[in-house]
Amino acid sequence: MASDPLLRITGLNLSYGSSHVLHDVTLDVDARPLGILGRNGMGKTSLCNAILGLAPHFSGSIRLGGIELTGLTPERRARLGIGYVPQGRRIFRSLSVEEHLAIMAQKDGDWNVERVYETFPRLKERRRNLGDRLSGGEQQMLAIARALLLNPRLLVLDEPTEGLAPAIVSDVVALVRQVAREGIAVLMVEQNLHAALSAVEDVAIMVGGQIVERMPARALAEDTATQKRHLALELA
Ligand SMILES: Nc1ncnc2c1ncn2[C@@H]1O[C@H](COP(=O)(O)OP(=O)(O)OP(=O)(O)O)[C@@H](O)[C@H]1O
Repeated sequence: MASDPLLRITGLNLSYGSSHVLHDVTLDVDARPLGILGRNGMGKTSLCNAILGLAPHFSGSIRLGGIELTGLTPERRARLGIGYVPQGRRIFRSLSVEEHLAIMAQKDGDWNVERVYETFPRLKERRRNLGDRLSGGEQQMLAIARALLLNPRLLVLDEPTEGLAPAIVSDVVALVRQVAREGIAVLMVEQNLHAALSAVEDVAIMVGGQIVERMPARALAEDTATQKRHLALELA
């Protein structure tokens, strides 16, 4: 019998009070990095929140490596192997780079502070700088590094290229690809179509809280009709 994918979401429904936001979402994430695309307000962050345990869902199942996550706290889910890079980065203004990293550093695993500094030399140079003294790109690298220090099995990134200069967007894309090559499953929410198509292998499109299409990133790159219909944007 084929084994379960690392992340399996089945029949997920989520609401905020009387507002029903996710409708029967079913999605697998495994070795092929997956991008979630969609216009504003379509439910992408809500999907991340459901996976992370930051929003209660009222029906459906989310399993990681066969373990049901429903009812588990965000901390427990993190310990089971979900790393999270939140939208807006959420760096602490008054903590230094090294303090951010020290909070997350684990005793074991491939990712430790030394490796973070090798991978992100800029963070090493800026290690004594406080969060609010970092550029947007440096904050994003720190947010990703912080998540990697958990040595996750699954990395969830919510719009990691938002507001970044094109050169830094390329760095983020390269890093996501590297992470995926190392065997960490990737679920990346994006509004930047170019970045998503460069970073991931498969894409799922969300409209009105539902997954309406799933296809290889390469296929979407050539499918301008789908881009226009669901994303209202085109490749330049
Ligand atoms: N805490 C909340 N309480 C009530 N409604 C919410 C809450 N968070 C999100 N929503 C609503 O749920 C819907 C989906 O929002 P969500 O943030 O998940 O979409 P999104 O695709 O991530 O959009 P964006 O790209 O703007 O972040 C929207 O209509 C939004 O207004």
